[in-house]
Amino acid sequence: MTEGKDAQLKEYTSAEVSKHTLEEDCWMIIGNESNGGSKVYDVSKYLDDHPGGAEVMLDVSGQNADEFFEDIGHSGDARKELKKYLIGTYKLSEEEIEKLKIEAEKRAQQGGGSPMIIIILVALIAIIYAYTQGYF
Ligand code: HEM
Repeated sequence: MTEGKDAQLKEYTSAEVSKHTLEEDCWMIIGNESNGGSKVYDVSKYLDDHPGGAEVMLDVSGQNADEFFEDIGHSGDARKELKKYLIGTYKLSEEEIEKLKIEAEKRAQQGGGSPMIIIILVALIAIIYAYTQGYF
């Protein structure tokens, strides 16, 4: 039962994950909504075995590496291997949640404004067209 297993996993914030950036102590965040959420992995023991090399892994150590991991198009075998290094789930801090909320609100406000501008522009063009065609 994955639910039970996840419930026992420790939760880490990005502040904690970012402390582990060494060859002998290398953590990263991988995962997203489509595959069960962001998880934390201690990949220190895998660096030398990684077919893509240790360097690329170290470059993203202590960070969220999900985009990089997905961009490569890692195989099912790679995903199976990944599971061996799972140490916890990733938890957004209060500040990060607040920041995301503010960004989402900003986007919503901007999104609400732009269609109005388009409507005004279309109306203006229609009036000018009507005028040049002698409707007024
Ligand atoms: C624990 C995490 C990871 C595991 C278990 C893993 C595993 C693998 C495996 C098994 C391959 C061989 C190809 C395949 O089967 O897909 C591979 C290739 C590769 N991986 Fe990873 N990988 C991990 C993380 C990463 C990250 C975070 C990056 C980039 C920042 C990365 C970059 C690459 C690259 C560039 C290749 C070489 C692709 C090629 O030459 O065709 N990997 N990885």
